[in-house]
Order: sequence, then C-alpha cells, then structure tokens
Amino acid sequence: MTDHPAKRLTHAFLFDTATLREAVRMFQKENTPVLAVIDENYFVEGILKASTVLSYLEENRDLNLPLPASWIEPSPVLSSDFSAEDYPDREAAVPVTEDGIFLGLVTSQAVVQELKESSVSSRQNAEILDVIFETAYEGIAVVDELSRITKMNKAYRNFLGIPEDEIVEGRPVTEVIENTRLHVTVETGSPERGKTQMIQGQKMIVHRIPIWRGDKVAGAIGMLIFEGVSELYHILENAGRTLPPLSAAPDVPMPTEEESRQVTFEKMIGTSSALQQAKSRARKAARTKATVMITGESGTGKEVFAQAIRSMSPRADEPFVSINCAAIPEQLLEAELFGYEEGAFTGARKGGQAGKFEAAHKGTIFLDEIGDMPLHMQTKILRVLEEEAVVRVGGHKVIPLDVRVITATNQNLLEKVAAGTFRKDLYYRLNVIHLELPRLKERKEDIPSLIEHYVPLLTEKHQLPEKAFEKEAVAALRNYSWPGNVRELVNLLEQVLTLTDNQTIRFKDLPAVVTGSTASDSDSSFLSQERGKSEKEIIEQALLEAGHNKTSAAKKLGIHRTTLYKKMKELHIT
Ligand SMILES: Nc1ncnc2c1ncn2[C@@H]1O[C@H](COP(=O)(O)OP(=O)(O)OP(=O)(O)O)[C@@H](O)[C@H]1O
Repeated sequence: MTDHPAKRLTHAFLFDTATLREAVRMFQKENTPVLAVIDENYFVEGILKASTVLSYLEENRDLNLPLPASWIEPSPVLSSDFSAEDYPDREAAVPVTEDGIFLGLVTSQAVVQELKESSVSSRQNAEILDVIFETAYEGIAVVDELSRITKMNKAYRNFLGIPEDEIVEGRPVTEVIENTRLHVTVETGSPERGKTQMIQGQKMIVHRIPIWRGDKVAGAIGMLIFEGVSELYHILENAGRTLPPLSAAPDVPMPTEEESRQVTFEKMIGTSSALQQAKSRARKAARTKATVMITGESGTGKEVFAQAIRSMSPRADEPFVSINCAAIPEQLLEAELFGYEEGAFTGARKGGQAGKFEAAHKGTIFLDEIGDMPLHMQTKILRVLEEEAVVRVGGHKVIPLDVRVITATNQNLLEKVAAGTFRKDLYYRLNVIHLELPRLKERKEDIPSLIEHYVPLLTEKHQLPEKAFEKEAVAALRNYSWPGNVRELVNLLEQVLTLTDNQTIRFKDLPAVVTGSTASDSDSSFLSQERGKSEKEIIEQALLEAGHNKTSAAKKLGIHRTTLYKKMKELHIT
C-alpha cells in the first residue's frame, strides 16, 4: 500500500451510500475515477474506479484496494488528530481499514469540512492542555500501561532536579520518581488521592489516578499536589477552615509546632526553574553532612536556604546556630566562635562561656558572610573543621564537635583566593556542595507569587485592610531589575502598602525607581539615592530616627543589617 508517491487529497470526498451509488453511476458514464482511499496520514493510498466502488458497496466490503495515485492536487485536507472510532455513527463516513488498521475515511465534502473543523478545535484543545500541563504549579507525570513515563511536566522535572536535556519519557517510573506507587495504580486500577509520599526527604501530597480505556487500565496520572504537607495546612489556615482531625485524614499528619516554625523549602515562594533547581539541589544536600556554600547576591534568600537545609536534614531537631561573620568585631570573633575560659581576657565571664561551634554541637552552624572572615580566623576555623574539635580561648581542653557547616557569601571567594585574602584550602573545605541562588530578575515569573504571599502577611502585620495590586502595578514590579532581590521586594511592598490609602495599589502608587525609565541594574537603594549627602550623615540620621535600633535603621536605608554594621565600622559610627 505504500509504493506510491504520497500526495495530499484535494477532497476526501465521498458520500453516504445512496449518494455514493448515484455519484458512481454518474461518474461511471464519464468513466472518471471517483474515490480516493487515504491512509492514516491522509495521504492518497489509491483511487478506486466507480465500478469497483459499486461492487464493493454491494458486497458490503471495506474499500481497501491498493491502487496507484495520480490525479490529486497536493493540498492538506485533514490532520491525523482524529480516529474513525470517534465517528462510529457517522453514516456518511466510511472508515477504510486494512487488517484492522485504520487507513482513512471516505466521506462527503460536508463531513470533511466538519472533521477539518473538529480537528482544528481538537488541536486547539490539545494546545490548551499542553499549556495547562506545562504551566501547572503541580507536578504531573503520566505513565503508560507498562508504567513507563510518557509525559512529565516542567514542575515535576524541576522538583526532581532533572536537567532539561535528560529524557525521562520511556523510562520506568520507579526509576525516576522515588517511592512512587504509580505502577501499583496501573496494576490495580484504583485511584489514590491525597496520599503522602516521601520524595527527596520531604513529605509530599500526591494523587494517583488510573487511566481506563474500555475495561483496561491504559496508564496512570500522578500529581504532586502541593509542595508539601505544611503548605497544605497553610492553605487550609488561609481558607479559615478548621483543620480536619487526624482520624479524618490519616494520611496527612499534622505538622508539629516545631515543624510549623521551621523554614522549609515549601515556604520559599517561587516555581521558576531557577529556584526549583536550587531547591532540588539543596534538598539533596540536606540529606548529607557535607558542607554547603551558598552564594548569591544580597537578599536572594541565602539565609532562608540555609535554614531550610537544616529543617530537612537529619539534624532538624538539633540546634541551628547562625553567626554573621561581618557583624562581629574582629577581636571578639574568636571568643564568639570558639568560646573562652574564665580569665581568658579582661571582662571574660566567670566560669567562661561556650562558643557558637559548641552551641551547635550535633546540629548546624551557619556562617553568614564568610568572605569577611579575617585570615587568622580562617586558619582557626579550618583547624576546627579538620580536627572536629574546638579549644576555647584561654583553655587547653579539646572539646569534640559534631557540627554540620553551612556558609554563605555574596562575594566572589575565588577572586579572594586569587588575591590571597581567602585561604584556598578553607575554600575547598567549605565548598563541597555549592548552591548558587538566582537573582530575582532571573526569576521574574515568581514575582506575582511573592507579591501574593507577602501582601496578606504585611497587611496583617500593619493591621491594614485587605489590599491588592492592579495588573499594571504587578507588571511594573515584574519589569523592575531588583538589585536588592527578594529583600528589596519585601521592603518595597511594605512601604507601598503602608503609604497607600486605597485598597487597590495602582501603577502610580509605586515609587519612581520602579515606574520610571531610570530603573536599571544600578543600586537603587535609598542609601544610593541620597548619595549627595555624606554616607555617614545618612546612616547617623537613620540610626537616630530608628532609636538606634540597627535592624530598623537598616530597613529604612534599604540595606542589610550586615552592610549597616560594616558601614558603621568603616565610617567609625559608634
Ligand atoms: N524564595 C523566597 N520566598 C519568600 N521569601 C524569600 C525568598 N527568598 C528570600 N526571601 C525573603 O527575602 C529576605 C532576604 O532573605 P535572606 O536574608 O535569606 O537573604 P540573603 O541572601 O541571606 O541576604 P544577605 O546576603 O543580604 O544576608 C527575607 O525576608 C526572606 O524571607
């Protein structure tokens, strides 16, 4: 049937049987071939002579004779999106089959038109479904009857950290999704809704739905509904519903108070692939004891990531000790980190004091702004890490330590290594797993979700009525370059929400730096806008206005607390 030059049909025309008979008789007189047999791709398979058609019709046989094609003008007629089975009752459509395989339809012009239209609309529907599939917040995976993956959307791939060029289609689902039961759904044909599944060490909520075709299970769909159990509770809380008693939802355990308090990956807003990839890498890191170095611009969420890693690690219930290396005066750093014995220096407490490393024993220590660690301290930290023990300042006793170290910096440490201001050996010791956090402008698509997340929190914090941003305002926020990343976004939202009386925040309510054409990558913080004045004056003024509360002064200046400490140190502000 295939030894013919494939040509498109001009008209896949034929008629209902009675009309066909009429037409054939008419054409017979003129000795014109009347019928094209088309294959499953709607290419011409053959042409039947009118007499042949007649005899076939009379004998009630399928029109499946292979005949050479010759006369048809190329022209697309139908797409192959539909199947004859979709039109079983169409009196005018005669399915052409061979050995049970559908080859084409022979039908009237009107039906052709209808089919064409329906194939266009089914293509459009397929396109809509594709968009839903790809943009869904939920992870969706589809498997066939042999439990092999046939489709997996971006959200799921990102969650699992599957690189873009890795093909999962065709692979057994059990190889790709941890602890999956989709193959069981295919075997049993029973749906499972609202089940929990441990994926990457996190309790996820999933639905597993079998796909029935006739009386056979043709596959199953797996959906990762929420990013995690606590997210579900967060949603229920937002909806103002009372949480179901445990007995009513045996599969959804209530989070403990500690779990609710902890920063987890679910609480990190954003579904962009940049963020999801970082989360996926961090989840993997969480399971190990390896040191993690988190890099990224200021305000990208390095501290939040460090806390989330701890919450997902086997050390979740052990201490998390965070220390900002840039905020502590150099001469105090050693005692702060390693502790001291009584009499170690003037003013040392009676009985001495444990340092941060000791306080983090069995848990996690987070060394923020590690790039600001003075060289001599770097050497000491390296020794502590290598010996897994600490000796307090002024003491001799070796205190064994079991501490997981996470560090963060917004500096380029390799440059510092090259410049000789950061120890190379320490760099490699700390950089076992490297997490680079994306800038907010690299994940603009997350901005609307961040707004949605923070607006109710901020209105509640300031006891304001419910407020919402109009589309144009959100668009402007999306287009801004956010040099201060999420922190800047949160500060700006807070500022706009508190300063705008209306319930709808409009484009014109946004600060000029966002709406104006001047928006650029340059530092747009309040501090830089006030550059005319001396930096010292501005900082002193802000500190004064904030009643010397450094956290609120830093907020007012639009800079991080650490930066404020650093600047205070530089500018000799006491
Ligand atoms: N994905 C996110 N979802 C929600 N909030 C976020 C996210 N990322 C960061 N934030 C918020 O942004 C602010 C800054 O985050 P964080 O302090 O972790 O940044 P950082 O990178 O450690 O900054 P710096 O380098 O200046 O210390 C915090 O209020 C944090 O809650």
